[in-house]
Amino acid sequence: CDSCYGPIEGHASKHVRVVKRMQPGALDARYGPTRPLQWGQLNVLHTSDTHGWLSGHIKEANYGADWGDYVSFVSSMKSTAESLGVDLLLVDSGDLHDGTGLSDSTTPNGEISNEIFVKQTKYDLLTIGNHELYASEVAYQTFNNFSRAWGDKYLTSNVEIMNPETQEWEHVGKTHKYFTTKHGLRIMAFGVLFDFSANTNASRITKAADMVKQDWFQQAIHHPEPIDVFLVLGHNSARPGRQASTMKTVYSAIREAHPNTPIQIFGGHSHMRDFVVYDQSSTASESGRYCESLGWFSMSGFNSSTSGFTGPLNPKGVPNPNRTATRGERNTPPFLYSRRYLDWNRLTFDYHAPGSQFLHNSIAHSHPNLISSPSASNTSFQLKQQGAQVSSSITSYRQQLGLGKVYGCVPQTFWVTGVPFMAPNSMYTFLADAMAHQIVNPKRAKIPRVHISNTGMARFDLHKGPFTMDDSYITSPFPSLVVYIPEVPWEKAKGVLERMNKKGAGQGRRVEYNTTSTGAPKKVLGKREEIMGVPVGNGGGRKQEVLEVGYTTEDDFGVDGDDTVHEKIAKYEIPGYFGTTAGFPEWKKGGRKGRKQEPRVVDLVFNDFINDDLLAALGGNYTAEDIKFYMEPSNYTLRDFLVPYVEQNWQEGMPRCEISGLRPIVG
Ligand SMILES: O=c1ccn([C@@H]2O[C@H](COP(=O)(O)O)[C@@H](O)[C@H]2O)c(=O)[nH]1
Repeated sequence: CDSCYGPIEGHASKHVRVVKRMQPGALDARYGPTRPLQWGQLNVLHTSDTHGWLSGHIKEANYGADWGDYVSFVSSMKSTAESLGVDLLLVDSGDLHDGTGLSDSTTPNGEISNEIFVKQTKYDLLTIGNHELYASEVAYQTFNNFSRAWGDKYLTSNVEIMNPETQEWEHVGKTHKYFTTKHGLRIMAFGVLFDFSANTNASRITKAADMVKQDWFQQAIHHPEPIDVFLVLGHNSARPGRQASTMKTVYSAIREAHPNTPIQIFGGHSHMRDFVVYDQSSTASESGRYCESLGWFSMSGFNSSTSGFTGPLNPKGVPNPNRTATRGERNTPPFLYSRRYLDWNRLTFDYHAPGSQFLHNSIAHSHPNLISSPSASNTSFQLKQQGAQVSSSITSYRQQLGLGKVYGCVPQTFWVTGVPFMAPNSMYTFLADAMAHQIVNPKRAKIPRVHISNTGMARFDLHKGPFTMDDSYITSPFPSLVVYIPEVPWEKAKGVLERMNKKGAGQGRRVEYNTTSTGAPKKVLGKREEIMGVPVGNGGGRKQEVLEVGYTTEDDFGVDGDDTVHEKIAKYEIPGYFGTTAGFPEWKKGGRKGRKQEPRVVDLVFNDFINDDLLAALGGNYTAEDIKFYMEPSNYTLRDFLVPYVEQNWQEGMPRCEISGLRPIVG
């Protein structure tokens, strides 16, 4: 099969085996959690920044579960909540696009991944991310389809879109939602995006500081019916001061009107695991990225005289939240909290929701109707079946989209931040080389080039193993056009990269063009290799001797938030931009051997997401009019150079590339 990636005899993967659920070829985690979750009165499972990773991480054992495995887990957890007599809410903080082939190889992107996201997943509240707003077609898809599918659960308190039918600005979703949970908690919820400014001008974002003054917000916080807890979702960092977070602004506006009411914040955007104490009855969670992490939050302390909660103070037979959100204050409120960051794999899901996952079973994933377990109850069977159908549909979509097609073998893992910037195995060393080789217009090949790109164009590490169509999107998902300014004097061009990095990366902007335009772009809308990896079974309280690298989180509650214990992964700073020179004459005529010749002029080649930052650093009299399409055809994007590079340079080991499956200790 040349269009699939997985456990098929004769196929490139070394791991020839048959699994049910997860995606074919995906690996099982070697070890998992050892402590049950603490259940309170209000419990929340939280996702954020999924960016299309619904197939799971096929090359990484620790994050190998797919959306189907997750669906079964959530169903099982909802049943547990029901039997404990408490509430479990499922919330998402946005950014569903730009990260994998499943989300980005369709037109518009998200066409299939959104459908999978919506279909079986019982979210209670969701909000919008900046990646839903870079391109107008994605913004309209979010407005017309995603938002409508979720109805009043989709909260976009400060994000509007121009409704083409009414020619009026309209919120993409709802501004807020007041509701009562199954067990009587009266909740007022908001969804607030950070002050994002690189959005398509078919949309508009109200700064949080202005939003909190708007009538609807003031009316919502002064709602006539009782409010037991405020939930503030946001694609917006949980921690004040990080990544332009405006959560504190929203929190302060609510606190002013409600000095003691719990305010629970579920943030996103910074791609981190984090937990922040705002005050004695307000905390904020952030739950990572890319379907690597699933956040767990719980609290208790609601009683019948101060809230509408009808269930038990502490659910029985399970651990309960036991930490106060205090910094030594007296007269603390009655609220107790817990938080946990779960690794996204079936071992985790089955540990916390026993029987929800198919583990170590040998019936083909593609025949979910054959799946049964003699010991499984009917309910357990049904919930497994539900997820199995989702997993199967992901598998068939992947086949339709050709995402498993293998183009070559990645010889070693290339890291975005896992090794020093521009080290031999840095993602940017590889990308600079691939750009220099592939991004050449034959008609201008004799003119030396300077390639510059934003480091943010690369979204994820490129793991050793088969290089598939999916990996091409995972590495470079953005459809930014390759553009250039011809024949820039070398004296002007040579300092541009350094100046851009000194200034730091701006928010960038997706440029939208008339599809027929040629020449100057015209805007249409304004603007570890395996470490002795011995399988250790299901966690079960056993001390894990050999740790794999992964998340080691320190937050306001300390260092015990990670559900599965890991060795710390290296993380290095990277600048906003990287680049390389290409096509420079090797030797100066008549000069000393080994001395590079400085050209008189160069073609300055970059991508149109960074037009503004590049022009600013170039200075002089250059304007947008000087920017032309570099490649032919002119619609050549950053998605187009990797596959040919791999086909030409990475054929060693084909067709049986090896997968390491674990993150090596690096650095
Ligand atoms: O068209 C695009 C859009 C975005 N980027 C890069 O992505 C980051 C933002 O991603 P988050 O997940 O929201 O952090 C942005 O800063 C750009 O570096 C891009 O390159 N092209």
